[in-house]
This record gives sequence, C-alpha cells and structure tokens, in this order.
Amino acid sequence: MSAPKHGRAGGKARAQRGNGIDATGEQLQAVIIAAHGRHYLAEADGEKLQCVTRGKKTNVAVGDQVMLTRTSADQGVIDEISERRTLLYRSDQYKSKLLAANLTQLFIVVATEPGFADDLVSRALVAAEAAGIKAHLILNKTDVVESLAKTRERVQPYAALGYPVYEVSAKAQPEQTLATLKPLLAGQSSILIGQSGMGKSSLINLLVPEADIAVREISAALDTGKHTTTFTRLYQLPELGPDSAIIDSPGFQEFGLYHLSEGMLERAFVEFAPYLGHCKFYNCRHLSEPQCAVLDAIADGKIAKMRHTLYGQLLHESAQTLY
Ligand SMILES: Nc1nc2c(ncn2[C@@H]2O[C@H](COP(=O)(O)OP(=O)(O)OP(=O)(O)O)[C@@H](O)[C@H]2O)c(=O)[nH]1
Ligand SMILES: [Zn+2]
Repeated sequence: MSAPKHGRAGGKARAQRGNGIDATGEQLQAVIIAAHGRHYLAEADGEKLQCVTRGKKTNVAVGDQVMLTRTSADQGVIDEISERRTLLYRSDQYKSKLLAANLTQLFIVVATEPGFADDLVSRALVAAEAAGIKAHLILNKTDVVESLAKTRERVQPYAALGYPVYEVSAKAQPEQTLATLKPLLAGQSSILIGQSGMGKSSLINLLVPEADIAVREISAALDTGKHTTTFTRLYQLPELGPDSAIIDSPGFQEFGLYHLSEGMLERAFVEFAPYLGHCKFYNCRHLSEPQCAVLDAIADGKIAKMRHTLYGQLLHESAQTLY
C-alpha cells in the first residue's frame, strides 16, 4: 500500500498508520540520526521524522534515544531524552558542543597523505578517554607506499599507549578494508573522526553504500542548504547486528577541549597513570613542580614530550572557559 503524502512533496509521510487512523499525538521511541542547528532528524522503526525540541532546548545529540510526540505525518516534538551511556563533547572558550551520545567507541582516521596533525589525534584520544569511550586509529591509504613507513612510525607512539591501529586502504583494497572494519563495528556504536582529506567519507561510503542518498535526504529534511554536509549523522548497520551504528562527523581542524577539568585531563593521558600520586605535592599539576613523577618520567623518556606539551596546552584551555 502506498503511503499518503502530506506536506513536503516526495516526503515519506505516514501520518495515518494502519488503516487511516490519524496518528498525530502518537508517542514514539526514536533515535536521533542527524542534527543541524535546532533541527533534528529522528528515526523510529525505519521511519524518519523531522523534530524540534520543546522551548529553546538544544541539548539533543546525534545518537540520543528519545521519546517524541508525532505532530504531523513526518514531524514530531522531542519530549524526553533517555539517560545517556556516554556523551562526547568538544568545546571552545564560550560553550561546549555535543558531538554524539551513547557511543561505545571512536575511530580516528589518519592517512599516509596528506599528513595528519598529532595535536588533533591526541585531542580526540583525550576526549574519548574523558567520555569513557574506547579509542582506535585507522591508518588509511596504505597504498601510498612511499609515505607508509614514515606514517607507521608516526602512529607507533599511539599503538604503544594501547590504542589499536588498523591499516586499511579504502580505495585500493575496499574488500580487505571492509573485512577489517566490519567485525570491529558489530554491535557497537562508533564514530569516525578525522581531518579533512584522510578518507573518512570514502570509508563511510564503503560501509554504508547508500550514504550519499541518505545525506541528500537528510539535507532536504533538515533544510541545510544544497551542498551542506557539515552535520553529524548516524547510520544504522543492521547487517552487523542490532545496535550497530556508525556516526560520521564533519571533518574539523579544531578540537577544543575547554570543558575538561584538571582532574579529568591528568586521567585522560593514559600514560600518566603509573605516576599519579607519586609527585611530591599532592596537588601537583605536572607542569614545573619539583619532584614531579610525571616530569621525571618525561626526562626518562617514558612519556612522550609531545603529549605532555598538549597536556599543558589543555590545562591552559581548561582555565580559560567563560561558561
Ligand atoms: N590513494 C588513496 N586515496 C584515497 C583512499 N581513500 C580515500 N582516498 C582519497 O583521498 C581523498 C579524500 O578522501 P575523502 O573520503 O573525501 O576524505 P575525507 O576525510 O572525507 O575528507 P573531507 O570530505 O574533506 O572531510 C579523495 O581524493 C579520495 O579519493 C585510499 O585508500 N588511497
Ligand atoms: Zn606531578
């Protein structure tokens, strides 16, 4: 039976569920699959609804499980956000921005070319640690052999910290890439994060062949303007089992972490763990204090200087928040 059309042309309107019964006012459980400003797209039982929040609330994130009330064929109002298992943020001096809710893991995509920024990789790792989300690296474009050895060297310190690194080539070896990634994604809610140009879209398109169509559909529903792909969106991966989903976030150059407290920061640098509690001063900030176990570990080559430099930068950011 073809669905009656309401409102927007081409929309998959289904206000009248079953046999002509008006479903306006119906309560639905849904997952937020895209967010653009204060407009959200929710998916309930395979059906997509454009949603807004009540009042001026903007605390909804992609990945949120919500209860909503249907207000028309393809629209709803979000009434309630279910308790989140995890919440990934980034932030600047002025406010924090929700990246995604209920993630179980994060993948940072780097590539042999163009070069990637260690700063961004470590920031994503720190954000994942602070949110209680497992982090991995994907090293893409292994077919660019002339840069492979150098790039392997560059990701080695992250592997040494315990973050798994998976080598793939979305373009040259799509089948192997899928064989590597699919088992990792099964049963998980994952986000891909990466600088522009690393091949994140290529990976998403491999995993979700209909992603481009979905993006166009979502852009239309959220009215994001023609070529905007700067919104975070969630794709269900039903063939990998229930609860399997992948979230694609826009490529960004900045990953502010102003919202993290000092205590959260020292714990988010996993390599500091053996030394915490061994400094002379109980409230040591591990910056320039005498007899600091963390600084000693750097001097001994046990902690990478680059990571400590970022830690110092993040402590500084943490002190700058205006909210
Ligand atoms: N050689 C090689 N090139 C690749 C591979 N994967 C992606 N590329 C290319 O790298 C470029 C960037 O890929 P995208 O998938 O658009 O990268 P992205 O990270 O999504 O970048 P933005 O769209 O800018 O956010 C494109 O020209 C791809 O064709 C790969 O495995 N090997
Ligand atoms: Zn210290």
